[in-house]
Amino acid sequence: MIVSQEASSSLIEIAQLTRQAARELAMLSAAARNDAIEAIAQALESMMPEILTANRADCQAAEAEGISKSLYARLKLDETKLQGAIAGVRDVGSLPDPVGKLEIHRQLDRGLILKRVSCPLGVLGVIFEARPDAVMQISSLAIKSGNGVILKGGKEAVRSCDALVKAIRLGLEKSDVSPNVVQLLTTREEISTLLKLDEYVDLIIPRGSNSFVRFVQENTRIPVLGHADGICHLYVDGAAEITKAVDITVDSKTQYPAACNAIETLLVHKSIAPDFLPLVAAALKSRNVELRGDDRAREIVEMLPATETDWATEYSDLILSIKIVDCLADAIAHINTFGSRHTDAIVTENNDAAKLFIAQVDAAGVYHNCSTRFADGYRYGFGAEVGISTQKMPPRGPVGLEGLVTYKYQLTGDGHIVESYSGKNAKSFDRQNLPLE
Ligand SMILES: NC(=O)C1=CN([C@@H]2O[C@H](COP(=O)(O)OP(=O)(O)OC[C@H]3O[C@@H](n4cnc5c(N)ncnc54)[C@H](OP(=O)(O)O)[C@@H]3O)[C@@H](O)[C@H]2O)C=CC1
Ligand SMILES: N[C@@H](CCC(=O)OP(=O)(O)O)C(=O)O
Repeated sequence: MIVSQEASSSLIEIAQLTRQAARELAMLSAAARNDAIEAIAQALESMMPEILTANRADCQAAEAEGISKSLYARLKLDETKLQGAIAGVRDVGSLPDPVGKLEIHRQLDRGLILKRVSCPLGVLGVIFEARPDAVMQISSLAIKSGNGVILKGGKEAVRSCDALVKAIRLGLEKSDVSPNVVQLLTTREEISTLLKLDEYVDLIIPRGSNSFVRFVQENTRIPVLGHADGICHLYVDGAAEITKAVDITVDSKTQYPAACNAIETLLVHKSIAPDFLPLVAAALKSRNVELRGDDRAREIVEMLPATETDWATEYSDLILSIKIVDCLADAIAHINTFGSRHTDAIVTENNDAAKLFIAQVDAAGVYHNCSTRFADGYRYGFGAEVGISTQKMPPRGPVGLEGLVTYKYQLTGDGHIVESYSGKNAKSFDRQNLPLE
């Protein structure tokens, strides 16, 4: 993607402003950061009419473009959702301060004290899908953790993101935090330039498809925290309690079909299939879910045929593929082959089977007898989330404040040198742990 020199220069200026503002933010007290978050909440409340108008325009444009119902539900920011998101901003403000946490405090020797203290990363670049409520979650988490953030949302939400960031910056103007800590980009061309700004940006968080995350990883030297596909599974074991299994299946598929933590494939043990499948199929069809099954599933319930492609597809919609398996091992093998290491669940009353599933399924979230829709920073008690990391290296799963800070080792001596601890007359370390508060 070609970006004009002028556009590139202005983006570098934006990144420079953000870095400077982030450095100032990192020096502020927790109280000042919390006050800024409250100021943001108040500004969002005062600008609700403008935000709702902008979102209606986005929704109308998206409908004209033929957006699917489930992606429309994710794009829509009505008054209830907006009020909930503003409450979520305040929730972040009330979380414990992630900055300046004393994680190691050790006397290596008399007068030689080691500390490990948490500190902000610096400037975050977060590219996310057409989900306007993410703007408020990510911005509040960034400020709470002392970071600047350069945002870019999905094109369908461009008006909503613009109105939200305007409100956030208006709120910051009434605080000790510079409005420059929150910036908004709107085009893919700008992203291509942003990926080159490793001098100013400390972490890129792409929330999107595997191909998009890979595109980012291949086009930047900036560390990347990938929040990719959600090909999530629910396995109904032969020892499952059927009513529980039906309820969990319906919630995991239909509570928020566009969410990356909604299930895309249902695996069913052959022993329970004749009793379970008719019940769950009726429940799903009554909620307009299109079912696609393998041959054995289709012998029990009438549905469309599933193909090999279906096992690797994230529908992000009211579509569910169904496969019957002979045993737990086959279910685990299927998940570890076709899954995206996001969130996978088992329904069973056999605790040994559950333990084996939890131990052997390689995913950020491995659940027993509950809906995959619980994979969420707010629901985990993190206040909010920057997204759901599907990489193996931590932070993995829903990423809250702990994923947005790093740390420094601080060593204070009084003329100590290593030579004293070397050779035949070496002094010994005492390495006594000291209180962490
Ligand atoms: N793990 C998580 O937390 C999340 C995972 N996802 C996953 O992302 C997938 C797709 O979601 P979807 O809504 O389609 O989001 P997309 O992957 O289409 O887009 C996400 C963001 O990335 C941008 N983008 C995509 N491709 C490029 C590119 N080549 N260059 C620059 N920017 C790009 C989009 O910009 P533009 O709007 O211009 O296309 C958008 O801002 C799903 O699998 C979903 O599960 C989604 C959200 C969160
Ligand atoms: N944690 C979120 C899902 C993560 C997310 O943002 O996914 P998506 O709806 O694909 O943008 C939720 O449970 O709504």
